[in-house]
Amino acid sequence: MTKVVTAPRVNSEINKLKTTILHRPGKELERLTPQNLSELLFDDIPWVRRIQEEHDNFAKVLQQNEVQVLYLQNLLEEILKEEDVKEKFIEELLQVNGVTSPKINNYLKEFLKEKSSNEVAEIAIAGLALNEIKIKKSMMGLAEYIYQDNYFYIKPLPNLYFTRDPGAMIDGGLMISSMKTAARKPETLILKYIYKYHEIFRKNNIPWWYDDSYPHSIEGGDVLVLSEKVIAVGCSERTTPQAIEQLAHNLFEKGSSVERILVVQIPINRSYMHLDTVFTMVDTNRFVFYPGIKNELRVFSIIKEEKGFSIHQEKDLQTALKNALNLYTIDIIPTGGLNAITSAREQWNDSTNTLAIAPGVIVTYSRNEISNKIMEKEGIKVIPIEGSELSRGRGGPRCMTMPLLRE
Ligand SMILES: NC(=O)NCCC[C@H](N)C(=O)O
Repeated sequence: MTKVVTAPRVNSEINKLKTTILHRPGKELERLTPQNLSELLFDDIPWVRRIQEEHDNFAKVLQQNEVQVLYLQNLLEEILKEEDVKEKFIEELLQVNGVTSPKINNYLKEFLKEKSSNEVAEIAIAGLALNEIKIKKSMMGLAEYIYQDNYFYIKPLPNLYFTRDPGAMIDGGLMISSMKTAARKPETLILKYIYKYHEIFRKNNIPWWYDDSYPHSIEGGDVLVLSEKVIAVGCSERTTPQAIEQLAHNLFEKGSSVERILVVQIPINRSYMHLDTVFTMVDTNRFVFYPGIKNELRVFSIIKEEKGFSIHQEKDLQTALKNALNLYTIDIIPTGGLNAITSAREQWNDSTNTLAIAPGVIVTYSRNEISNKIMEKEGIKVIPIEGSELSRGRGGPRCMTMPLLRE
């Protein structure tokens, strides 16, 4: 079983990244068609071999910088080696995918039980279509007739390489997201099982701060761990105010180190579905920000009180950050500069979605040349990676990592 030397804990957005979970994009991307693209939250069909090369290079860059890279699929395979875990997982996998016809449900249960743990993990991620199984005519329901070969009993998870979103380590505990979209809901099942059965979490008695049984959606891309005591949470296309309040309640009541949540309300828009697509932290007092939304922001603080918490509106993001983090000065660097067209174009390709691997050291896509230059001019060390295919899923280096440990 994969091991980590130190128990998972994240109290910073920028301190030296030690361990992260990635997912190498695979067969699930071969399921994308022009017809299902938008339902599966893609804007184009990536070239699979090239996206894998780009992702492998991303992983290599992290490893060269002494980051331990764990692959989500390996962790899943490891826990599914236990027969009873595999059986429970299969049962829930069919449930979350809405396989309700008893005949098909029984057939698929047997079909999957015969498969090895690695095969079940692969199917859970890549999906399972009607033309990959052999069912008798008598088992066919209306859906089989209507959808034919396009019918996925298990839905493919092409967004899984954005491991940031199904969960987030906050302090020493895990937030399991309640995903907004049907396309991404099954992703949390995988994380939930790893959380429940993998030694990395089980042996370390890791508490959870949220899980997908809560009805209100929240996604990891909206959560930024700014310091031990302060996190920022985007109120966005994907994350609801009700979920943020519930998270606040759980963090404050269940013993986390967090005492304040900065709620950053951003416009509801496909190009910036999460806070980390418009705002990331790159150094102790430096942040990058997409200037195109500066007039549409509202910021609130949820502050832990002796009993419960209080909520108040902040003047603006800069003031809120300064006060919350006790900083004299902060620098907000506009990605793409102040030219509205350049910055919108580069934001679309995730110029603002930077991954800090140490204070002042970030990984970004090389294609965002203007934003990268601006950050370099500000003294940030930029490590560029190729992302022509990776960016087609509308996420960048931060979206592609789920940090388990920072110094
Ligand atoms: N944290 C992030 O911003 N993740 C990017 C998610 C992109 C994915 N196609 C989605 O729409 O959910």
